[in-house]
Amino acid sequence: MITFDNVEIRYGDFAAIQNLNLIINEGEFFTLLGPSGCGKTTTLRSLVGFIKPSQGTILIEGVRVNDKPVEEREIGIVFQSYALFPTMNVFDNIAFGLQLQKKSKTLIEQMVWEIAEKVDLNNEQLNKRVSELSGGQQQRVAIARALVMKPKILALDEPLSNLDANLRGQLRMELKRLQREFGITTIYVTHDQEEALTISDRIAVFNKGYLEQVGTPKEIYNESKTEFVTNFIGDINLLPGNLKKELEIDIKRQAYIRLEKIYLEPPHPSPERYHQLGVVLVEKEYYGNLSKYTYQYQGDLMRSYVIDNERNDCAIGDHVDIYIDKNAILTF
Ligand SMILES: Nc1ncnc2c1ncn2[C@@H]1O[C@H](COP(=O)(O)OP(=O)(O)OP(=O)(O)O)[C@@H](O)[C@H]1O
Repeated sequence: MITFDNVEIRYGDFAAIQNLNLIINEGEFFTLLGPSGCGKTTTLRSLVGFIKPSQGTILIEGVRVNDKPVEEREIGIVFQSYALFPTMNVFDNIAFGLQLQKKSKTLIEQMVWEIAEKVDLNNEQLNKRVSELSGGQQQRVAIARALVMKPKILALDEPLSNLDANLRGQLRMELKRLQREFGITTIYVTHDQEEALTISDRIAVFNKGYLEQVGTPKEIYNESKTEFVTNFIGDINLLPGNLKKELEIDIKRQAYIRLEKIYLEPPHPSPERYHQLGVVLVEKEYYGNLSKYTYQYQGDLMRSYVIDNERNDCAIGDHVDIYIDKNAILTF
């Protein structure tokens, strides 16, 4: 278990993290998420030992680590800044830490081969220089180099951000599989909300140095606790004033609804749950499997996702009825 107890982290006068209270459980895939500059890297760096908190305590398995050097924390690190050695071959990169520990040659070979197989690096790739590998393969090497040391914790800072979308999707599933197989507590930093939602057991959303919400991906998405989280995760409609009046929502409050909670046909036969609204379709964006429709309602715009099938195929300018799931409205 990792505990941040009332942690503050400063760069000179600037407090990059304030008042952080957070518990990460054994074996969890835990993601630190938030926009650029919110303090997620700072939090991870303090756990790893690159920066010391100016206040508060960081505990790993109940032991205070504020003053413990990086190499004694038993954390596997996969950071952009923690680069591989480009001119060394892949085997030597993965073996580097084991060689420092003066393990025997036979044991090192056995451990490197074992981990290489787990991250899908073959013998031929083990003999190549790192600079001869693709971006995705290099990330596999970085992950293998961390895991081979059998760390208690794996810390990853945007490890997939330089890769193209397809490879990123594939590698994050591999990473999740590895994490499950090893059962290793993993702390993962990303600004990509889709990545966070697909890969994590739990997510901590940060904003301007403060923790906004901690929860499972479903809790973060469907039960956002703050207006910031609501807007940061996924695409969302802000309900226009006239609609708030129709729905008897306090006009002074902000009310939101997710795009997939507005339907062209009510999905359940329970009419009282859905608010029917006459609108005009003004824009369609085609995404293949679905489209994003924009409707005009008394001068305001609202958007929804529409599954692409013949029944839903409306034309721009059509007057249609949409159905708003009243249970899914979030108010602040
Ligand atoms: N070495 C430093 N000296 C001074 N300020 C810093 C330093 N490193 C980070 N900061 C500041 O601390 C804040 C948090 O930075 P941090 O790198 O933790 O953000 P982040 O959420 O990881 O953002 P990004 O996704 O852009 O990396 C930012 O305002 C940043 O400018």
